[in-house]
Formats: sequence, C-alpha cells, structure tokens
Amino acid sequence: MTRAAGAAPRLEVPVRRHVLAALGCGWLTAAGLGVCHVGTGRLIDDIAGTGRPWQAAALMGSGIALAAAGVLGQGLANGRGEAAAEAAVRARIHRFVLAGGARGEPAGAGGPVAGGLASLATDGAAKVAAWRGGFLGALVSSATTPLVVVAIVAWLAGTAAALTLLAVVVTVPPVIGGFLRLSRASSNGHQARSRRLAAHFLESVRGLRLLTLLGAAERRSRLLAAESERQRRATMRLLAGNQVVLLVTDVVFHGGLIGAGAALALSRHASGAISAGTAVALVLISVLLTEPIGVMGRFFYIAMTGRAAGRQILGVLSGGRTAAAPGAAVPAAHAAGGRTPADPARRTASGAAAGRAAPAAGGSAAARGADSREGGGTAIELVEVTAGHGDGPAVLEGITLRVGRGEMVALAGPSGAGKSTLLSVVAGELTPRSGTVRLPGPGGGAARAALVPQRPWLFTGTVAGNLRLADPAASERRLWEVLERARLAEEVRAMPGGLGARVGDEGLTLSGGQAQRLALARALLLDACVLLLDEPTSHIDPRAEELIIESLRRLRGERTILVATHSAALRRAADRVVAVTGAPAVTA
Ligand SMILES: Nc1ncnc2c1ncn2[C@@H]1O[C@H](COP(=O)(O)OP(=O)(O)OP(=O)(O)O)[C@@H](O)[C@H]1O
Repeated sequence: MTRAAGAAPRLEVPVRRHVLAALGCGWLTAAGLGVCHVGTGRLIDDIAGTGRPWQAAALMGSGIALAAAGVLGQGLANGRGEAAAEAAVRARIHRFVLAGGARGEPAGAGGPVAGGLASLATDGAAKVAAWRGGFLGALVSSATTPLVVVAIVAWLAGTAAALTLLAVVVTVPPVIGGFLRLSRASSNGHQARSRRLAAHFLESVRGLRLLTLLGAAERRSRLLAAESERQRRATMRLLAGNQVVLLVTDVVFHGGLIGAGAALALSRHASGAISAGTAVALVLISVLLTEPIGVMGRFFYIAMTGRAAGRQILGVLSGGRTAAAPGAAVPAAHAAGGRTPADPARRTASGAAAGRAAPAAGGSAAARGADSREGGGTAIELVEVTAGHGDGPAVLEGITLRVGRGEMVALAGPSGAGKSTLLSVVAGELTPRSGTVRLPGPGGGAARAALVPQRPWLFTGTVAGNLRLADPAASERRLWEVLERARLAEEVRAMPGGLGARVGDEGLTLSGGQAQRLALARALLLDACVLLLDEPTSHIDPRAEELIIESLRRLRGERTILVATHSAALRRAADRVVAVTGAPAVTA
C-alpha cells in the first residue's frame, strides 16, 4: 500500500495489466457485435434487393469472430486478475498479522479484531479480488464501450445522430453513481455488522471452555442466536433495497437508450438518410448501449461488497498497531513430558505446615495432605485419584489430598508434572480414571468450585460485561465489591468509562496482571467456596504479582484456595505447599 501526499489511501493490488486487457477485450467484443449488427442490416437490404450479399456475410462473420475473441479474452483477463488480487490482499493481511497487528487495539469502535481479521483474510479478500481483479476491467470496458458504439453509429448514420445518442448516454454514469452512493452507506453498515457477528462467533468458540466453566455458554448462545436473527433480517432488507435499485436502473436505462436509438433510426429512415436495413442495425446497435446497466445488474453486489471490504481491510491495515500491547498476556504453553523429581515441599514463611511426603505403594509416591485447620472441615478431598488426558498415560496416579476449609494451598512442581491436570480434576472438568473426588460444602451438599485458567479468556466488550458473564444480574455495587477484593477497583476507576471501559480483543487492552485480576474478580462473582487458580501470576511483573498475592491473602480463610504456581512469592504466601511430581510420583 503506497500513499501519495494528499491522495486518499488505496489498497494496492497488482491488476493494472489485467484491467487493461479486459478493457481492450470489451471494446473488441462491442466492435464485433456492432459489425455483426451492421451485417444484419445489410442482409435485410439484400432481401429487399438493395444490398450486396457477400458484404453482409463478410460483415456478420468477421463481427462474430471479433466478439467471440473479445469475450474469451475478457474472461481470461478477469480470472487471472481475480487470482492475482486475492493473493496480494491475503499476503498483506498475513504480513500485518505476523507483525502483531491482530493483537493491537481495535481501530475505531473497538470491535473484535482477531475474528474480524480472519473474516477479512478469507471472505473480505475474496470480495476485494472479485471487485478489483474480476470486475473492474469489465466495468471500465462496459462504461466506455458506448464510445465504440457511438463511433459505429457515426459511421452508419452520421455525426448528428451519433451526438444525439451520446447525449443520452452521458446521463448514465451520474445516475448510476447516485444510486451507488445511496446504497453504499447501508451496504457498509451491513458489512461491518456481519464482520462483528463473525468475530463474536469465533470468540465464543475460542472461549467456550471458560463460558462453560462460568455457566454462561447457554446465555451466550442465546445472544448469538438473537444477533444472527437480527442480521438475517437486515440482510433481507438490504437485498430487497438492492433489487429496487436494480429494477429502477434497468427500466429507466433500457427503455431510455433503446427508445432513443429507435426514434433516431425511424427519423433518419423517414428522411431517407438511411436504408431500412441500416435503421434496424441502428436499433440493434443501440441495445449495446445498455451494456453498462447489464454489467451493473450482474455485478452489483460484487462492486458494493468488494469496495466495502477493501475499505475495511485498509482501515485495519493502516489503523491497527503493529506491536503487541505492552504487558499483554503471553500464552503459556503446557510443557509435555517432564517427569523430573519434585521440588522439595517446604515449610512456608508463614510457618504453616508444609505438605508431608509419604512413601508410595508400589514404588510411587502418593499425595498425602492433611487438614491444616483442624476442626474447620475438609473443603477438597481426593482419595487415590488416577487421572490422565484422553487415551494418554496417567498424569496423576493414586493421589490423596485433603485441603481444609479456608486454607490456601500452593501446588508446586516442574512443568508438565500435572498441576493443571489436578485442578481440572478438582473442578470437575476432567473425570478421574479411578479414586474419588469430593468437595464437601459447609451445608452438607457439594461445594461450588471456580477455576481460573492459566490464561484467562476475556471477551471483547467492557469490564462490566466480562464480569457479568459469571452473574448477569450482578449490580454495579457488587461488581465494584469484587473488583475491590481482586485489588483492581482503583485501576478500573482510572480507566475511561470505569466499569464501561472497553476490554479489547482477547482482553489485550489490559495488562497481563490486570487481566488475571479481572478473571479473579469474575470468579469471585460466582460465589464459589473453592477457588482453583492456575498460575495466576505467570508472565506478570513483581508489582502485579504483589497485588494478586495481596488479594489472595485477603480471601484466605473465607474461601478455600488451591493454586498451581511456579512463583516462590506465592508459595510463601500459601498456608501449605504441596509438591506435584507427576505420575507415578506425587508427594504432599
Ligand atoms: N488437554 C490435554 N490433552 C493431553 N495431554 C495433556 C492435556 N493437558 C495437559 N496434558 C499433559 O498432561 C501432562 C501434565 O500437564 P499439566 O498442564 O497438568 O502440567 P503442569 O504441572 O500444570 O505444567 P505447567 O507448570 O507447565 O503448567 C503433560 O504431559 C501435558 O502434556
């Protein structure tokens, strides 16, 4: 994309050659058809006994050959132009994404970017290509073929007749332009809404795990269904409006141009200036003047949707940032394998009891936790639990672990040892292969557990919208309350819009620490007795880590917290550290 000083920005696609080829072929087709119609006129004069038979046949034959060559050539030029344009637009978007653009803040209204880009790179690129590569040449040629037709008319019926016809022809572009402008605004809005909807679908699929954990999947699906229905109705309205525009242009211009041609032919024939055959040829040739309308009718949607998609792509490419947002959460990959010996479970700085290692039966160690708060009751109980993913080997084997009510227990251990797997088992996300998992609630029933995954998913929208995924009916007061408890309220107050502040694509307008605390606040809204936190302080700076640890300290005692972590500071803050070493060895 290049931009001359003061010129409007343009999405550059390498199709000039193809457009010129399509233009030349379009003229060839028009000239061929014109010559063919002149031959038809001569044939009529032959039948009337006033012409030369060989001349009519020669004109018709050569006209058909020229027109056929023009049609084939234009088809080829359009096809190649479309392929070249599509490849070029996709390459631009890919370069932009690889440069980190999709992680930037959305330009303008703050719509979802990654989902929107996926739609632009596929559907959008195809639309731009169909317009710039496949249609522009045909459009330019059909807009200029009337000049070829007028030249043939001048040869057939004189300059005056040609100029009269030209006067009618020149009214075509401004009127078509007016119609296009009328429908452009609605088409643009419709495109933008379609892209937003596509992005919402994509985002929901990617955040499905979290939606399920929060019990918000059903609500989200109802929301998407309602949005889809609104978009379907809007599409039907747009199509109906476009049909009306097409009908009007068709009737006005076909009638006007063919009528003008017929009137001209009749008057010239009546004055004896042209033969009957030439008059018929003139009417037939005037039909060629309706070519621009035919093209507009056939490609109306291609031009409209292609231009709108081009503007969107250009807007994203020139308006998006090219670097990852500072402090953006970096995805933490699950390390595979790694069955290294356990970090030694150790007594924490607070002096609480550390997990006890117990010898394992059959050569492996088993977790043997103990309630650190005698009399407080057990909040989490795992007995001889063996678990793994799919058909894979067991990640945890024969685990026994008890966590007391209100206790904060840190799960430590090397990457891949099974800390996240253990949290999934407690959360009920992963069914153990054997053993029992119990979360006895204070009232006797099962307690509710809220899992905050390693990389919390934030949906495009506002701070309040993300919080209310957990509790749609939560009042503002309640939202501020959980934000306070997650030590995020002060920062949200400072954001433009407060609770209404935009949380961009995947939450990337927030720092990693803010995203973690927002996810924690959301989990607090669930009113779950048990909080399961997976690496809540990974990839954030010491200040943000301090804030999260501080908020967990405040929650301790009131909620039971099981936290998987590599952070020494977080382990120190816990009542107890349990070392997870992976199957077959897990020690407590
Ligand atoms: N969804 C999954 N499907 C298959 N295997 C998985 C899945 N999730 C984790 N694993 C495997 O289970 C093992 C334990 O992974 P887990 O994420 O529980 O470890 P972890 O101790 O939490 O690691 P980290 O500290 O890096 O987060 C690893 O070998 C991992 O590859």
